[in-house]
Amino acid sequence: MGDEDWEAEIITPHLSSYVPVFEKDRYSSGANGDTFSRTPVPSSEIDDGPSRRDHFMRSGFASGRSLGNRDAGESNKRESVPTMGGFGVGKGFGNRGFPTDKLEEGDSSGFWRESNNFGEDTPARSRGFSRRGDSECEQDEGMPRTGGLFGSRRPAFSGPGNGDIFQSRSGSGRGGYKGLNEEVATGSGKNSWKSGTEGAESDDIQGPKVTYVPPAPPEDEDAIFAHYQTGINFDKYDSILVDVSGHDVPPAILTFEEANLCQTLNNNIAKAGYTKLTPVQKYSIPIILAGRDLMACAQTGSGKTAAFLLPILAQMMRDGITASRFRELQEPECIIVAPTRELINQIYLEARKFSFGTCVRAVVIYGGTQFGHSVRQITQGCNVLCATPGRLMDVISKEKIGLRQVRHLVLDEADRMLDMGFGPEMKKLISCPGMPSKEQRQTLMFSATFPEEIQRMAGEFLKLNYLFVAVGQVGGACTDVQQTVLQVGQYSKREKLVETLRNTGDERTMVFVETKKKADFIATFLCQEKISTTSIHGDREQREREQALGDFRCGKCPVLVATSVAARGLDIENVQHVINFDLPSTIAEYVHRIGRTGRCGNTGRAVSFFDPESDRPLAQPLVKVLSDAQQDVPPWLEEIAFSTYMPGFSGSSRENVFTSVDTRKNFRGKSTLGTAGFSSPQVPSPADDESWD
Ligand SMILES: Nc1ncnc2c1ncn2[C@@H]1O[C@H](COP(=O)(O)OP(=O)(O)OP(=O)(O)O)[C@@H](O)[C@H]1O
Repeated sequence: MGDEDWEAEIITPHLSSYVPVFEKDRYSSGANGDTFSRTPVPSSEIDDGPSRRDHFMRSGFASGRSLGNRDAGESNKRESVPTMGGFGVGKGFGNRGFPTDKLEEGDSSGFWRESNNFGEDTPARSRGFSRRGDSECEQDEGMPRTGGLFGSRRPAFSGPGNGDIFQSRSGSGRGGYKGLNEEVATGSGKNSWKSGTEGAESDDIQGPKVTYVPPAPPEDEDAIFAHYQTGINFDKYDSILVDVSGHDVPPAILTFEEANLCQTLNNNIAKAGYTKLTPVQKYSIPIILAGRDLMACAQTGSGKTAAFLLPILAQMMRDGITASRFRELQEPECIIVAPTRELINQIYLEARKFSFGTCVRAVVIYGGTQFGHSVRQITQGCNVLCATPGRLMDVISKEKIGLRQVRHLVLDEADRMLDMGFGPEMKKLISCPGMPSKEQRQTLMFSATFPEEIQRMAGEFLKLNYLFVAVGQVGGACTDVQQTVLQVGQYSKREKLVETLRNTGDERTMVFVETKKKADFIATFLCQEKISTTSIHGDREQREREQALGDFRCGKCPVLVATSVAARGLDIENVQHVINFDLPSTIAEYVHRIGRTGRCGNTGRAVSFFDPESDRPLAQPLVKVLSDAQQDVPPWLEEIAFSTYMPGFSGSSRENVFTSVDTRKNFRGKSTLGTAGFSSPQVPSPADDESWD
């Protein structure tokens, strides 16, 4: 997409939009930009297709929205205007750059709020850059789709029977295309820092424009603060060992009050139902408030998002913010990146929740949505930018986002963000013109897994004196998930799947498979078996993905078949069960996948089909994950594990995901060890920092 093109998008609606009838009706034709979504609906969209498409029946997203008219200083306890749809342009952007107190009163969300409930960007999954096959792994945003110059979508479904459930509705590859220009910083921009390769891609290839505009997020306060209950094991968090390494570690806090956050933040924390800190929060909040860089590793579902959002927001409120509405170039104080669209949107919703009633305005942008829509969100004011990497680089290259004011840079799922898929993009980000050096910004990395080599790479992004917080064992599985591994050959898997699902009844279940094609195939197969199922993977249009996730969340489709695109970060209430129909190729991915259940003190179950033909290399790390989490290890698995020669496996895993904790200790010496309930002793490690940069 050329420089001008997105601007044209803003002014002129695209005619190729595939907004379905139910969505179209939600969008008014009001003056404030509503025309963007008033696009004709192709008959293929109006036709709801064969009856067995029920598994992605449209659930409809929250339609209420705020017009966002705000006077300076008005809080974002907005009047919700229950008109249907419309992409209103918020007026009355709050004053920016208030001193501390004012910020609490200001107009953070006085702007029209964008976004939907879910989103994604995903490069080659765990298999790395080079294994980006159509059927092998998830698609990298910004990488050309297989199947043609324009990445035309193959019919997503090619399964048995009348499998038109998933049949491509685009013919021309319209929505499935994750355009090169759409997803990565392309060479069409003006900046010389971009790579030649990107430029070449962008200059020559113009794909169909992505016209999808995600629905606005809920405006209703109850919906913003909706949350699920912590589980029976929440208090057990206190007994988890926490290891903090680095110099001058700020003492952990035991309560939210000790964090000394401002009243508005405290109110929002209470409204979110948080009464007690999780271990990663106890340690990370004071570290971040002290301005330190941090790499934090804590088990899935243990509250890492709030662990970085709350102290960042507190600092922004304390230090003041500068973004001003309708400036073409917005300069956010905080940038958060995550690997998938759905995850970044979830983080955005959390940021929006915790910044409710403040002057801080969070914005989310991600691939698979109309670029002009992203730009419109940004230009209405942007203090916290939540973005997937490709879209982020694109708005930077188009000079819609400036980096000079960045004080906080967060890499969520940091090991994923630094691996071969996204690492190059992240390196580009930190070397973009204007990006403050690591000395001038605070860089925070969070994940449940941190392979050793990734930790080493991370040094490039972090100040020498960064701290490392490890809650439990780095790379360990959540102990609230009961793990079962069954030996199932590939030809018996479907039968076993149906049997397992029939036994679980209506429990919300995520079924992970290794390829996009198989996700469609299995979803269709389950529908034929009268098990209400939907699917999510990188070949589905963004609208379909959001719909699928919405249907799963609300229980309309209690089974979600997914590729690893849904493995990380997604926090969905009531997922009681994860099934690894196919095991992933890395143990880190396994840990993340099963972490979609058993969250926040709740219990869950994970069943994995181990096919000795293909999963043998995973046996050793799997045995370690199981035993570390005090799970039964089947004797046959142990036998396979110990009869399999694994070069480089030294009691950890082939990807060294179970590093002792902070890999700097391999060079330096000791760290501190405490439990989550207590502040660890302030023993600085005798570090040789130089070896780390
Ligand atoms: N202190 C708390 N009290 C109650 N609920 C909390 C608390 N902290 C987080 N939660 C809730 O716990 C759930 C999991 O949190 P979150 O998604 O941040 O986990 P995570 O550690 O980032 O998981 P993952 O590794 O899968 O990304 C969310 O619903 C969140 O709102």
